[in-house]
Amino acid sequence: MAGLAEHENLFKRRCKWVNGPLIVGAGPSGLAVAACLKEHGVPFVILERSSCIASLWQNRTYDRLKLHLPKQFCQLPKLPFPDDFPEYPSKNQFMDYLESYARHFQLNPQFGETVLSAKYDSTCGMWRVRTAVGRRQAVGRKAEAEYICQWLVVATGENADCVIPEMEGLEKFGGRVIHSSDYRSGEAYRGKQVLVVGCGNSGMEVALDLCHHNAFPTMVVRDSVHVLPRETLGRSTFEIAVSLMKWLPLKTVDRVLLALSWMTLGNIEKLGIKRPSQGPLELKNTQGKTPVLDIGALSKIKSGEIRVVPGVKRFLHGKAELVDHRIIDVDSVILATGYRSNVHSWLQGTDIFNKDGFPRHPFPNGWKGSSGLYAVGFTRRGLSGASLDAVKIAEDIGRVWKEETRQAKHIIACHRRCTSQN
Ligand SMILES: Cc1cc2nc3c(=O)[nH]c(=O)nc-3n(C[C@H](O)[C@H](O)[C@H](O)COP(=O)(O)OP(=O)(O)OC[C@H]3O[C@@H](n4cnc5c(N)ncnc54)[C@H](O)[C@@H]3O)c2cc1C
Ligand SMILES: NC(=O)C1=CN([C@@H]2O[C@H](COP(=O)(O)OP(=O)(O)OC[C@H]3O[C@@H](n4cnc5c(N)ncnc54)[C@H](OP(=O)(O)O)[C@@H]3O)[C@@H](O)[C@H]2O)C=CC1
Ligand SMILES: O=C(O)C(=O)Cc1c[nH]c2ccccc12
Repeated sequence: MAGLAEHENLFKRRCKWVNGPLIVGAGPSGLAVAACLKEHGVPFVILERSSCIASLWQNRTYDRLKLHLPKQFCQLPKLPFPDDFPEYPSKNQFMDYLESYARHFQLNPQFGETVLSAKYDSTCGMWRVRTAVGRRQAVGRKAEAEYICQWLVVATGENADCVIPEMEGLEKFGGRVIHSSDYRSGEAYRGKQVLVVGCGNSGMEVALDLCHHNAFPTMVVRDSVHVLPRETLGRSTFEIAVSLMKWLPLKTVDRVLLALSWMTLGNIEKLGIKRPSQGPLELKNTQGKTPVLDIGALSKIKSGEIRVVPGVKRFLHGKAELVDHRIIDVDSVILATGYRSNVHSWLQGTDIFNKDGFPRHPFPNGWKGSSGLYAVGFTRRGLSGASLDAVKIAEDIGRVWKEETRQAKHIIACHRRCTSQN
């Protein structure tokens, strides 16, 4: 009976056959796969829940954001950044580049379409992808559609949902509480005591921006974090690490990075920032924890303009009680507590993703599953990892597409010959 109901639902929804792969997400990863598919002559459909490309960059980042890796590690395949881009492009420059990338390859995503579920139907050997389309309608329900496709490319990103931790007493706090993805600038916080929870790149950069706007940030470091200078001896620390990794084992590169950081930044443990026991690159590879690439927050910590405190025990009205029992005054809270993948919430019964919505197989083997399923942009290697995935996925699909097209042409030619003979 359930099966029958499911089929009836299928007819109520708009049902569409996709000629080629269906790509979920129009961020840099989805755009990169699509551009590479174009080069292979493979048609595709891109579905994007928001109303623009790269919504993370357009709608969920602060004004002052710049890429923190040098530009050669952040451009997408087949179209380099313009020559006049600086070493670390700004958020607006990066968005302009992505817009021109989408225009150049005529990628045309379908906006306002959220994928609700996707599952492989082994009886027809196809993916069935259910979506909610457009704005909420007057009746309170969104219109739905269903797509049927041979290939499904997951490009929804490592940062699809915000992590909002449950913190005791937050409902009693009374002041403004936002996630760092809703932070644009420190303008609204001038003169205020702001508690920044989290000390990843977002926490550090939000705290720094708050200083630039004469607010008084306090940053919560509940455990440990690696801070590396963005540049060492005038060269990008990331670039140095990439060069060293060609010759040396990861653990040795980590030791070199820590020695270089010590030279540039000094002993950060004195500032209340404990370093993890694993090295920065090892930690990034094993747990996906990105080291902070410092662009100035550390000197503000040294000068006392950013205060560092240990974990928060609970919130009180206008205050926070810390795990060391201190109670501090707080006007506003910014949760720089990170992001998570949303894949587990909509993709059903697959072999490549784990319960956290990341590929089970570590880099470089996480991009391909079975039954025409692919993952792009889940390597924990930023934009350069996404580009590598995109090239491989498009090649893989392109090969099958070419073969199937050849076979189809052959069948059509045979059919024509037969009918002309009769
Ligand atoms: C603040 C910040 C700065 C960063 N800076 C750098 C940097 O300098 N260098 C670097 O290499 N990396 C950086 N990163 C890492 C970042 O992950 C990449 O830059 C990049 O955005 C990843 O692209 P993506 O397409 O995989 O994911 P996203 O950019 O997140 O795109 C995924 C898209 O999928 C859409 N989507 C999600 N779920 C659904 C659904 N169910 N249905 C339909 N659409 C859906 C989203 O709306 C989104 O548009 C940064 C990340 C953050 C948060
Ligand atoms: N300029 C740039 O290019 C920028 C790049 N980024 C990138 O965006 C991605 C996301 O970064 P980010 O948003 O910083 O997220 P991260 O996941 O890197 O950091 C989250 C932070 O929040 C802390 N945290 C989580 N829950 C709690 C809690 N309940 N109490 C206290 N602390 C908590 C974590 O601590 P713990 O480690 O103990 O779990 C960690 O310090 C990263 O890849 C980063 O590199 C971000 C900003 C700028
Ligand atoms: O900024 C990010 O989120 C990235 O993932 C970029 C990145 C990839 N590998 C790294 C190693 C050290 C610091 C940042 C990165």
